[in-house]
This record gives sequence, C-alpha cells and structure tokens, in this order.
Amino acid sequence: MLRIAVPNKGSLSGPAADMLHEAGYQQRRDSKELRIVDPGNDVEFFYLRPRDIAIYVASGQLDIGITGRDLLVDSGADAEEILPLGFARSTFRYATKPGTVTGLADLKGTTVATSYEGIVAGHLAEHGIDASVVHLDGAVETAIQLGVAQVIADVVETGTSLRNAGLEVVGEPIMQSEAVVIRRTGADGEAPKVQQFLRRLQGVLVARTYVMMDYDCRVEQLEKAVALTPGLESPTISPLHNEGWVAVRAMVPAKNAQRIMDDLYEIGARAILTTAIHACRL
Ligand SMILES: Nc1ncnc2c1ncn2[C@@H]1O[C@H](COP(=O)(O)OP(=O)(O)OP(=O)(O)O)[C@@H](O)[C@H]1O
Ligand SMILES: O=P(O)(O)OC[C@H]1O[C@H](OP(=O)(O)OP(=O)(O)O)[C@H](O)[C@@H]1O
Ligand SMILES: [Mg+2]
Repeated sequence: MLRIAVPNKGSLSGPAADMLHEAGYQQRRDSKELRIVDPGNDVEFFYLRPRDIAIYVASGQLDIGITGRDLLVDSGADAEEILPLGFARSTFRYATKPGTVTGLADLKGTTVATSYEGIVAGHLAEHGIDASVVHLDGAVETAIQLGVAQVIADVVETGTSLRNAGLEVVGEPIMQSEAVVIRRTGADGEAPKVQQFLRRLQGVLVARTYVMMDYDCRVEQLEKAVALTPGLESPTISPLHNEGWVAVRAMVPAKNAQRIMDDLYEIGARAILTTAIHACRL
C-alpha cells in the first residue's frame, strides 16, 4: 500500500485535500482524523504537520508527501522534490522598517527573526553575512516592533502582512515556493504505485490549466489555425460533410482561450467551442 503524508493544517492543507479528491482519492471527512485508508486505491494517507512531512518522508516510513518547497529546504531533511503542484505559491524574503537596511550586506550584525531558521541560516552563510537568527513560531512581522529583531525573514504572498506591520522587503527573494510532492532522496521513482499517483496529480494539473477547443475551418486556413492551436502533441483533424472544411480539436491553455478564439475567428474559423477537461492522463 502506498503511504502518503498530507498537510493537516495551514495554507497547504485545504488545497492539497482538494487536489487529492479531484485525483479520485478518498479524503478525511473530519479534520481531527490523523490517518485514513483508501482501500479502492490501495493508499494510506497520514495527516501530519506540514513542517514535519519532509522528516517523515526522509525517514523512509512514508513513500511520498505533499509539503511546501520552503518547508522542505528549511527542514534539511534527506528528501527531494518530484512534482510541483502550483498552489500555496509564495516567496521567502527579508523585510525591515523602511530606511534601516537597504541591501543584503547591511544585515551584518543584525538579529533576524524567522520561523524558517534553516533557510535563513543557510542563506546568510552562503553570502558570508554574520548575523544572529532568532526562531519564532509565527506572526514574525511583529518581532521588529517589539524589539526582538531588526529584520525578519518570512513567507510573502500578497505583501499585506508586511504592509500592515509597516515593513518593506529587503533584497531579492531568497526563494520561490509552492506545494510540491516529495520523496526520500534517491528513492525508487519508478515504483508503479508512485508513478500512478504522480500521473493522477499531473492529470489534475492539466485539467486545471487546459481546456478542449473545437472548431471548424476551411482547409486553406488549416495551417494557420493549427499554428494557433498546436495542442499538446498534435491537433485532431476530422473531415466535415461540407467539402473544403475540416473540424479541429486541440487542448489549449485556459488562460489564452479567449484570445485564441478571437484569432481563430479572424482567420475564418467558425463554431469555435471550448469545454472543460475534468480529468486527464497525458
Ligand atoms: N499567505 C500565504 N500564501 C501562500 N502560501 C503560504 C502563505 N502562508 C504560508 N504559505 C505556504 O504554506 C506553507 C506553510 O505551511 P504552514 O501550514 O506552516 O502555513 P501557514 O498557512 O503559515 O499555517 P500556520 O501559520 O497556521 O501554521 C509554506 O510552504 C508557505 O510558503
Ligand atoms: O503576503 P501575505 O499575503 O500577507 O501572506 C504572508 C503571510 O501569510 C503567512 O502568515 P500566517 O497567516 O500563516 O500566519 P503566521 O505568520 O502565524 O504563520 C506568512 O507567515 C505571512 O505572514
Ligand atoms: Mg503561517
């Protein structure tokens, strides 16, 4: 049975459960449940603290896990990313009161408050900056006002939390993060059960980002039309009863669908339809 670690709380937990549900897996009904078995899919899910997931996966007791890239790096655990999942996207950045620190070099001699000590200590060492790091569990934006640190390093998504605390970012982002599937470093990636799990999640990602587009066009315009809708491999072309016309079917990125429909119309395509993809195996 495949054993999978899933975040039980925080920003990762809801979207991870939604994605697993879309991929056809049973998920817990009660947020207090710590483990469920999905016998139909031969999978066991363990609901763990997001921060602990890389440690469990590295220990070899669980085959794979869903966590944040930043949490994986921070843990220092012997685990590796195998599939990015596109949700819980964030950057990890230094921030401070405006005008106090202008660049990375000014961090020398300061105290940096963070919940991600591993990332920060690693980043400071990499840049040869001698600064102290104080570990806080959360709400680190307040640490400056309360005099615990001069600088913070934290997750930034919209920037609202920083703005509300009167802080501004310093330097370039330390890293870009999103939810990822991880496994123990060097673990057997070819294991059929792992491969099937990854294919299902990839199917959800494709279904979320692509739509199916169908249209009719004149044979003379086909090359231009196909250039607009090349599909993932190649579009399907079917003859129409009306001579000189063909029907075309191709997957297109959902975010470009309206523009592509306009462009197809311009070159004479008609009956242009888009439909949602509910599931997919590439
Ligand atoms: N506001 C946010 N937007 C996007 N991703 C976020 C946000 N806050 C945290 N994350 C991401 O979620 C993961 C952190 O998981 P965690 O459960 O600790 O998040 P959290 O939402 O801060 O939860 P909590 O603070 O309740 O512990 C990290 O990968 C982080 O990048
Ligand atoms: O840029 P924003 O959109 O404001 O998002 C970033 C904030 O979200 C998270 O906080 P969370 O609410 O999880 O609280 P925490 O600091 O206690 O973890 C993170 O730690 C930042 O504080
Ligand atoms: Mg948080």
